[in-house]
Amino acid sequence: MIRIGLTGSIGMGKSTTAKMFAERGVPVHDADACVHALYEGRGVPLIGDAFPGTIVDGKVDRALLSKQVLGNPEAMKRLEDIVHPLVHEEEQVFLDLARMDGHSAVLMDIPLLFETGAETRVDVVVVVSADADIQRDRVLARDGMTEERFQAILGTQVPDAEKRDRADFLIDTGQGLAIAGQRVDEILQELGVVA
Ligand SMILES: CC(C)(COP(=O)(O)OP(=O)(O)OC[C@H]1O[C@@H](n2cnc3c(N)ncnc32)[C@H](O)[C@@H]1O)[C@@H](O)C(=O)NCCC(=O)NCCS
Ligand SMILES: Nc1ncnc2c1ncn2[C@@H]1O[C@H](COP(=O)(O)OP(=O)(O)OP(=O)(O)O)[C@@H](O)[C@H]1O
Repeated sequence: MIRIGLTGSIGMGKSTTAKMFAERGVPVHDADACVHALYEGRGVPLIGDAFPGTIVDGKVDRALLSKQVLGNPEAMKRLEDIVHPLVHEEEQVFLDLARMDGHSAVLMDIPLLFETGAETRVDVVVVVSADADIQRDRVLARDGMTEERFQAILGTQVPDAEKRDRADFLIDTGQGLAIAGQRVDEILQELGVVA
């Protein structure tokens, strides 16, 4: 079973592209959604102990947690040391189920794939990308997004050019949905995936 890793910088089209793989029968695991679920479930006591004051109504309050970790590498490292092993466990359960179901490939949507060293957990890496001005327009169109916040997030991510260099396959999401969909078909064909 081929583990396809999907990544790309903010607003480059990861979620949209992951849906295209899912529509073609490839099971998808979403690392971001996994963290959201952990913050409402089994991650709560662990985060609450390590970062007091971040639990509200029995869930991790992401804004309060952000205040303690963003811009504080030591705290972020402590958080990652709690969260990443839990994400890896969830991934293993997902992979085991997909194998049992006889799938020839799965897609793992991992926004911080390069940043967190997740390359070792996948067999090939697909990077979604578009021109910087398209990315900027998409992100700034979102509620609550400002130029400053966009720049701050970009500053924490491996630059798009480096991601493109490190990709096994590239999907240009700047030319519309149909072209990106064709590229997904090509990649699956090249990998010999029968979904
Ligand atoms: C810091 C948290 C609480 C911020 O949550 P929030 O909902 O406010 O924002 P969001 O998750 O969209 O993150 C905003 C940006 O912060 C940066 N960021 C988030 N996690 C990390 C990290 N581990 N390392 C570096 N940058 C990070 C990214 O650039 C991201 O785009 C959250 O991102 C978190 O819990 N991160 C640690 C867990 C983790 O590593 N998740 C990533 C995949 S497993
Ligand atoms: N192939 C495409 N053609 C046209 N528009 C696209 C394409 N892919 C994505 N988009 C648009 O770009 C925007 C961002 O896409 P999406 O939410 O999938 O990005 P993302 O990488 O998951 O974002 P984030 O990193 O913030 O979670 C959306 O408005 C989406 O409709």
